[in-house]
Amino acid sequence: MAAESTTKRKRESAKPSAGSTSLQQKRVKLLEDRKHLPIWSRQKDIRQALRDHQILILSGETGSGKSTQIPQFIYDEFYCRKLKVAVTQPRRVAAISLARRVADELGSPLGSSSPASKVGYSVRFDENTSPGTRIKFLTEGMLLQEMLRDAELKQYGCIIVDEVHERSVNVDLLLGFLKGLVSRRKEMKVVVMSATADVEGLRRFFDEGVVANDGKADVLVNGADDAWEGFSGDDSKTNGMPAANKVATCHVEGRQYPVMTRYLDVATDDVIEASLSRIFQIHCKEPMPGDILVFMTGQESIQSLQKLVEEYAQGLTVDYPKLLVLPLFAALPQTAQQRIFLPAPRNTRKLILSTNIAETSVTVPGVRFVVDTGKAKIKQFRNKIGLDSLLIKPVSRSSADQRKGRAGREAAGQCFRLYTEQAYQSLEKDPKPEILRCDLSQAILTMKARGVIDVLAFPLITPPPREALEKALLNLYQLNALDDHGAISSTGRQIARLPLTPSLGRVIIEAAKPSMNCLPQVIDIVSCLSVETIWLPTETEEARERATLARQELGKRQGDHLTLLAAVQAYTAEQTDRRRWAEDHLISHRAMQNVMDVRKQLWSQCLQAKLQPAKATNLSTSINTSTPPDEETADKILQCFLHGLPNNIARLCPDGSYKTFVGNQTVAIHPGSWMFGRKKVEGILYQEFVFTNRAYARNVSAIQLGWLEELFRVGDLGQG
Ligand SMILES: Nc1ncnc2c1ncn2[C@@H]1O[C@H](COP(=O)(O)OP(=O)(O)OP(=O)(O)O)[C@@H](O)[C@H]1O
Repeated sequence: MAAESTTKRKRESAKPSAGSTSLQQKRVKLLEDRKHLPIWSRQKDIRQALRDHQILILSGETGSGKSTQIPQFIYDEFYCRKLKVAVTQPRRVAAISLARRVADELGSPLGSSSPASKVGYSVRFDENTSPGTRIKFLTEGMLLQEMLRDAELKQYGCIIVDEVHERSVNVDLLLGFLKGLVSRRKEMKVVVMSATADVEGLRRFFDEGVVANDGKADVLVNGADDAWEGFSGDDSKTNGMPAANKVATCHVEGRQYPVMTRYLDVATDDVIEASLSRIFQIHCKEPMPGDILVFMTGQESIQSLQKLVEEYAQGLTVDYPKLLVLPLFAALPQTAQQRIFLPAPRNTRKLILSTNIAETSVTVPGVRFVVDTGKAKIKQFRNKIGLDSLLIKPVSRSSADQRKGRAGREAAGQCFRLYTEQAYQSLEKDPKPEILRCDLSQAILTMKARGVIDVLAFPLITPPPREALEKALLNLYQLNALDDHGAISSTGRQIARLPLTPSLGRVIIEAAKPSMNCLPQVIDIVSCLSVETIWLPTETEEARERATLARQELGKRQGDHLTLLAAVQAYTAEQTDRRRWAEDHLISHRAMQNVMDVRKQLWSQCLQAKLQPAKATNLSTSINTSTPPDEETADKILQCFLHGLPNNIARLCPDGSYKTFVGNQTVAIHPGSWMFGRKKVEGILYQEFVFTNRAYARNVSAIQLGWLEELFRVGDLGQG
């Protein structure tokens, strides 16, 4: 391949330093591994396909080499000359680990560590690229964010959309934008890929309504109709269309190593117990090396299982290897997430307890065993009450297959499904596209901010129901993000630039107004709300009592928002030992480090957007909010949140329950809230609505109903 051309290698190794020699040694060693990947032998075909066609839809088994190899096959092709290849990933953990791997395979330093580095990544709150970056891994959200600055994505010669089967809203939006872009930028290439892509659906999507050069709409004939091999250079099927307009498809056969699948004979209700027993069966019976990756539903179940595993492991004799338990969930700081990729110490087995964030794209070195509980937390928008809720649901068959695919990447593996084979067969084939089950406000704002006028006409693979679109338009209007004509307002543009949901973005914009003047405090709270939770779990009665006592000094009668602010203020004021402080208050030190990170980034983004007084340009002075807010400021802070969450309000009813303004639904205060079990207040504002065995409001604060009249025309609020 061109990347390995002799001239280039000569140039790169002109003045070898110790660092570059070891990079080159690594590259040579990894090249041997790469040659054994199923995709390697298809390199020539794939490059040719993209010379002849503008769009390539590529499917191939997990581990066949799509994510790591395709960018390397093409980054030196003519259409990428002086341009970059973007590779989108659904999650930052995958974007970062793939960038690291591809940098190693190319013998390049990573990201900003050297101006000559060819590979970088960009994820929320972390841009790690250099002027020399040619291959950039980034989350879908970050690429959409880049489109705000450059709608034509001119710095890229090729966009690779990976793991398209997950069908996140952002992927669907990207595909819509790319469909338009390829007709404007004829030289640009797009690769859409996944192990389980709906190739036919995608092909139809890109083919439909494609306009031929003569301006007439045409139905394109796919060169790969019969077989992939048949299409390379075969123009006989093109109906005279310029070849570059066509969509090509390709399937890569084969995986590197086999994975044996095992099921339960009888279904179980207790997945924690079943996981525990399976983990120790593997640990005690299977030889080393062989790390274990377990898929759980969320942070809480992971932390419970971690505790149990660590307790049981203490009872093992020294005849067994040690167990190193590593949790992995979205709210963990990046450094903690990246620990899963480090090799375990000698005579130690890594046990990774993960949510579905390790389900696609990642290779965790050392993993030979996957344990799959078959469940995930899935976001579901409840149209009737107009709120997102998180529900624990069975995964789809393609998700289960992706999970299984995390084994067998470096050697043969085993996958233990904690459900029966019959249950597997009855799973939905693919996950339901997120666009059909989430609040569409963010998606619509994304479109509007990128110049889409008529969102109903925007090309989407699966158009959502009109009702959901209308609800989201109304929500954006309530947030002042859209004007009376449905066009994006200046507030809407400011919100769209922030890496936050429209609601939280609106809160920030409000707080920056001179009349409110509480941006630093609101940034502190929003940073806490951007990590899953800062509070350590308290499962037993005793732990709950201890937590109540330890957190007494932080708790604020107005509720969780101001309590979070107090926690950040106390943490930042602590100058000697923050870890110890966090432990004493049963607060996660890791989560607080993450909060500090987000806080810093948000502050700098507000600075860039000129959202704070001009004199406040220095982080340490301007963000210093260690004085607790006075009554008036506290009220203003909560009023800012009301502006962002006009639909998340409930009032106290005579029977002592809280009922939502929108939907008139009874909602209880979550036991994790500071307001749980305390004196009732006339109204509450809440950040999230979770539905487990009943409807709970999480992150709750007290509001005065009198504020609502001042803040909104009351008629805008849904009346019960
Ligand atoms: N960080 C890593 N450490 C060790 N080996 C790796 C690493 N990343 C990739 N590999 C090797 O490269 C192979 C191909 O990985 P790649 O991510 O390109 O496959 P893929 O086809 O995109 O898989 P998936 O569909 O599961 O994302 C893996 O099976 C593994 O052997």
